[in-house]
Amino acid sequence: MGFLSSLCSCLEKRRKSGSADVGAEADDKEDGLFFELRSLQIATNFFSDLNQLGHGGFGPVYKGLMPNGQEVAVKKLSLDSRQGIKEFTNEVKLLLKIQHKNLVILFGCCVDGPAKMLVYEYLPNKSLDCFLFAKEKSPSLDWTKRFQIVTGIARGLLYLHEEAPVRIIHRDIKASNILLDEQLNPKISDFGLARLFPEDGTHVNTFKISGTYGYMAPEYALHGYLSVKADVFSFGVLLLEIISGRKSSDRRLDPQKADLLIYAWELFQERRTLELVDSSLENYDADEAAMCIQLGLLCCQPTVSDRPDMNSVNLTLSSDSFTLPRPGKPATQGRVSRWTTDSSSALTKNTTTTNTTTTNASSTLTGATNATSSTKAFGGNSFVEDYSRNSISYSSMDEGR
Ligand SMILES: Nc1ncnc2c1ncn2[C@@H]1O[C@H](COP(=O)(O)OP(=O)(O)OP(=O)(O)O)[C@@H](O)[C@H]1O
Repeated sequence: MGFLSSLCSCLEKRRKSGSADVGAEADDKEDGLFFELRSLQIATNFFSDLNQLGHGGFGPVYKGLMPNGQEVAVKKLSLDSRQGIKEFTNEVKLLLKIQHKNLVILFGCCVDGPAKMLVYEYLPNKSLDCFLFAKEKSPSLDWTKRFQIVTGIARGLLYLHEEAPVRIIHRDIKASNILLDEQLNPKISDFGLARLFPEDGTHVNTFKISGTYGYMAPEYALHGYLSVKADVFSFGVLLLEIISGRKSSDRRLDPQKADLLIYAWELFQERRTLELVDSSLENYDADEAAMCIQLGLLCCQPTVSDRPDMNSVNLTLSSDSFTLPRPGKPATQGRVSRWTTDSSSALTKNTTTTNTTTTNASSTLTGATNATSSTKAFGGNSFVEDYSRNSISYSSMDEGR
């Protein structure tokens, strides 16, 4: 926030002094943070190829250096947003109020004729996929870091869904939309961009409604039915990718392993869940890993109401003791599934603190129905599988997860 606060104090000075020359970064005449095209041209070396960080569905992204030394990422919106300047800037003003430590900071925008740009904080470590799927970088992601990344993304999504000034459904949660700061803390990017490209009834916004293959909830992909649970589905896929260190779909693998969701589900059914964990991890917390995999599968249930909401996900990730329902078979992308609009949570938090307690799991389950029960111990932790109740209880003997 250093740049933002210095920018605000700069604008404040400008108001007080009445001077028009206190730094060319931004113009506050519309009561927001508006950058002049000229200052962004200079910052990005006239949008040179050398400054280009990449090119996404919205257009190219450039690294920029502002006169005060602050690095920024400038996203040139090349799509037709179908919005007038006033509507566009109103949306940007709204997005400026959406602030959380697990979201990329939006500094402001630039509108110049047809050109529209968004200016973000620059994150030097790029995106999670660059670490997760690159063998030379993945060693930086040990178990503790992966679990922190998972919890950070979950907190950011909870904020977008339930705590932000306006509810935001991201629609495109995936590894390349999770940027990492210097300490590899996760920050969700591209949130709220769907608001800048609204559908108008006659036009289907094919680029974002189609999200990204491999992460999309079936009801959204097939029917355009959008709810926060579409993000929960994508989060589940991402969670399984983070634990396994592989992409949701990898045709180079054996056919039975190619689809991550199906493979994870089959391992879970055969009680070989931990075989999914990234083999490059030398150490990991087996209890946390088993819980994360089960949680990921629950998030990817075909029936919307069987998926937890982000509040339940966060409670599960931060609790020492809880019961998770047994997941049914996850949805596979692009396959038609029965879905409902019920948004009730499928998770039940267990408030007991003993390490072997199984409690009722009030859930709407489609999973296994074996009438047996077993206890497994992993180091200092244990979980109880209660197949008669279709649930698994996790309890930790460690304090302060
Ligand atoms: N704030 C930022 N700091 C550093 N790099 C960034 C920033 N924002 C985007 N990038 C990089 O720019 C590239 C393009 O990002 P962008 O978000 O536009 O596309 P994407 O996530 O790859 O695809 P899509 O638009 O389909 O989500 C990515 O490599 C990303 O890592």
